[in-house]
Amino acid sequence: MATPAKDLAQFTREEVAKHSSDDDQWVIIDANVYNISRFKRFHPGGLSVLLDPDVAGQDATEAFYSLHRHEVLERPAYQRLKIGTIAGEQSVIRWRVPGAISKVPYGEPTWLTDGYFSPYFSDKHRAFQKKIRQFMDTVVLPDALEREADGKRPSQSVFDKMAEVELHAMRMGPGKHLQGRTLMGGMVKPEEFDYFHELIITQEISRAVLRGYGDGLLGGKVIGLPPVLNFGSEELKARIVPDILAGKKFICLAISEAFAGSDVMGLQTTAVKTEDGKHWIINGNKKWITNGTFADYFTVGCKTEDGFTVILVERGPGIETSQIKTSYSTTAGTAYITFDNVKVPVENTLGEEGGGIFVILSNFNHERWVMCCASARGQRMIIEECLKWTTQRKVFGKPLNSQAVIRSKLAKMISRAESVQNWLENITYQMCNMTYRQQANKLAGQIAFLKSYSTSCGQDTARDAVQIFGGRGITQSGMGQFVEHYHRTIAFDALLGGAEDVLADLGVRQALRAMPEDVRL
Ligand code: HEM
Repeated sequence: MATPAKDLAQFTREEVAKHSSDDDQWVIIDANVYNISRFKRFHPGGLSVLLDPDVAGQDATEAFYSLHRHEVLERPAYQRLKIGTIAGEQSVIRWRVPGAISKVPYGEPTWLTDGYFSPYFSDKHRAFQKKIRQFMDTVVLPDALEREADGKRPSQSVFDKMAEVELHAMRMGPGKHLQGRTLMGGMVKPEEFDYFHELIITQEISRAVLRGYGDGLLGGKVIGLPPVLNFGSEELKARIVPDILAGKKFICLAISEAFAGSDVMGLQTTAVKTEDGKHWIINGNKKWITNGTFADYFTVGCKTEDGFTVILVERGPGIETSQIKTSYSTTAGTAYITFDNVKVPVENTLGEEGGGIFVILSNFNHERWVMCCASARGQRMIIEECLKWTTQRKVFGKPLNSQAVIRSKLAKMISRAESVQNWLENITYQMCNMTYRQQANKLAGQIAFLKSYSTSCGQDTARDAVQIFGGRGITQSGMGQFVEHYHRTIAFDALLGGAEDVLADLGVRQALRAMPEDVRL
C-alpha cells in the first residue's frame, strides 16, 4: 500500500524553492515534491498555512506530519499532486507494508520482536503469524475500510477467501472440526494447531481492523458455534457445521436480553415442550446479539421446566431481527431479536435439558479468552499510535514526549499492555495442556480475572490516549481517528462476555470455593 514507484522528475531543493509565489507553489514532504498551486484553495486546513514562507517552496515534512496521517498522501486525489522527488534523496517513511512487523518499541509483543525469546511460540507460529498478517492486510483491511464507511456487513468475498484457507474453522480453536482440512495452504497440520495459533488469528484481526468490523467478521460464530460443536448431536453438527465453516451460513449466540445480561439465570425467554414432546415452542427476546441481523442460526439460552437450556434455533417463521445502533458501526450486525411461538425440534437441544448453565459457563471461558486476546492487541495498537504521535508532534519547540507527564502516561500504558499479554500467554499455555472440561473447572477464575483486568486496563489506556491526543482524540478523522474510535468503543470489551465487576467477583468466588479446610493463619 506504499506509494507505487513511478518515473518521476528529479529536482534540487534550490529548484523547488523557486516555486514559492502565490500562484506557483511547490512543497517538499519526505523527499517528494508536491505541486500545490491549485490544490491550496481546496486544502481542508486552509490557504494561509500553505502560503507561510516556511512552507511555500520549502521542506514541510515536520509541519506536515504533525498535522496529518501519512494516509492523506496515499489518497488518489492527492497522489496526483506529487510531481517529483529530490535528487539523491530517499523517502524514509514506510507505511503499511503488507505483513510487516512494526519497529515501534512495544508495537509488537516480545515474541514477535527481534532479539527477544518466548517459551510458548515456535518458529512455526512465527511463520503462521506472517501469513495471517499478510492475509489481513491485503484481503481484510481494504474491505474493513469500505464497510466501516458504509455500515454494511463484511463482504461475502472476504468470507469466501477466509474459507479457502480455513480461517473460519481455525477461529474455532483446536479440535476435531479441523480434521481433514488444509489449514493456511497446509502450513499447519490440524493436529498441530493449538491455542497459540488461535491467539495469533484473533490478535491479527484486532490489529488490522476497527472494532465494529472486527465483530462483523463473524464474532458471533466464534461465541455461538462452540456450544454446537461441544454439545450438539452428531446429526445436527453434520447438518449445519459445514456451511458455517465454509462462510456460507452464519450463527450467533443469543443469551443476553432486555431483562437480563450478566444475570444469566434471570433470563426470561421461555422454551416449552409441545404435548407430543417432539418440539420446543420458544417465546421471548434477545438483545445486543452480535451478527444477529444476518444470522441463519441462533444459539439461544432459554428458561425451561427444569431450569435453563440451550437450544439451536434456525431462522424461520416467528423470528424477527432488527439492527440496534450502538457506539460502533453497524457492520457488526448487532441485533434485537424476538421469538414469537418459534417451533424447534427437540433434537436441536445443546447438552442436557436443564443443563444449560454448564453449556454457557464452559463456553464463556473460551469466549472471554478470545476477548482478552483482542483487548491485549487493541491496547498495543493504541500505544503505537501514542508513541508515533508524541514523537512527531512538537510542543514548545520540542517533541510532545519531552514532557514528563506524557512519558508517565506512556509508562503506565506500556506496563498494562505487557502485563495483559504475558498473563494471557500463560493462560493460553494452560489451555494447551488441559481438556475442555479441565479448562472449565480450573481456568474459569483465571480467565474471568484476566478479562476484567485487561478491559479495565484498556479503559485506562483509552482515557490516557485521549489526554495525549487532546482534541484530536475526540475527532473522528485525522491524527487521532483510531484513538477516538478506541475510546468510543472500549466499553464493548468491558461489557461483552460479562461486565468487569461481575467477572472479578466470579474470580474471587472461584478462589474461595477452592480454599482448603485445613489451613489457618
Ligand atoms: C500535499 C500536501 C497536503 C495535503 C494533500 C493536505 C491535505 C490535508 C487534509 C486532507 C486535511 C484534513 C485533515 C485530515 O484528513 O487529516 C488537512 C488538514 C490540515 N492541513 Fe494539510 N495538506 C497538505 C499540506 C499541508 C501543509 C504543508 C501544511 C502546513 C503546515 C498543512 C496544514 C494543515 C492544517 C493546519 C490542517 C488542519 C489540521 C487539523 O484540523 O488538525 N497541510 N490537510
